[in-house]
Amino acid sequence: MLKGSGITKRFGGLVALSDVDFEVNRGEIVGLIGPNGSGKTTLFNVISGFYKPDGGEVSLLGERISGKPPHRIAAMGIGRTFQIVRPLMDLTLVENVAIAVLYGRMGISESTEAKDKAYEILRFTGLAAKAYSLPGQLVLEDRKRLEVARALGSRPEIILLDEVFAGLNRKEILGAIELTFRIRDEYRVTIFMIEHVMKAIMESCSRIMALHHGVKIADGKPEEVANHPEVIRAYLGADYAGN
Ligand SMILES: Nc1ncnc2c1ncn2[C@@H]1O[C@H](COP(=O)(O)OP(=O)(O)OP(=O)(O)O)[C@@H](O)[C@H]1O
Repeated sequence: MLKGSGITKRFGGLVALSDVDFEVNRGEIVGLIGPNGSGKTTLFNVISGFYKPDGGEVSLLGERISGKPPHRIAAMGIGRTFQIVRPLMDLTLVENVAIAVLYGRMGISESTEAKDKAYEILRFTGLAAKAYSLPGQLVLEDRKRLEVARALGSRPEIILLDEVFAGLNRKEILGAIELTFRIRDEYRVTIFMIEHVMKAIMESCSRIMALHHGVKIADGKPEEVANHPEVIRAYLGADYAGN
């Protein structure tokens, strides 16, 4: 459903992505891994329209999306979360999610209806009890869940999750893995996720892609990619470089 071919992105002399091909099929949970600075977030920024690629193109359900502005791409069905969570701090959780619903793809334009829908999404993400709290009152796990709830509010076809497991403890990671499966199975949303927490990637993804210095070095089943010599070398190199 989401396809990229020959994606290249440069920042001055730095090639952040070099001729990257990828595909995410409907119903898949695909992981995107790679050492720090390998180009993962840049790829998400290209997909969601925050960066224009210097080469290649991205399409969603056969329609070209690269070159369109982020709000158009969101309206076509791509939701995303950000590594740095950024809710509207003066609004309650239910209001934060209701805004996503109002500006999203559900065709809801009435605020009471949007709040009802937002409450339902907060219940789905385990935040119903905090619906009337402010984001500043939340612990990290709940801030991450709120970020997911806001992304779901627009009713995307596919959601790009950027390190939603980072900083969580073991028990919270298990809860987040469970939520990932429920997003796919109950909301029928396809998932493409950047993740450093290997347990989360190995347990939830049906397929993993690995980037290194902007080049795709592996794409396949989790065990195959985790044991791929180039992937192991990339991570060891990153360790030696102190990353
Ligand atoms: N807006 C930008 N301007 C200049 N360089 C950038 C910009 N965004 C990213 N880069 C560079 O592009 C390269 C890839 O960065 P990117 O953030 O995509 O890596 P990443 O794999 O997401 O890393 P991390 O795991 O640390 O989040 C890095 O060298 C980074 O410094």
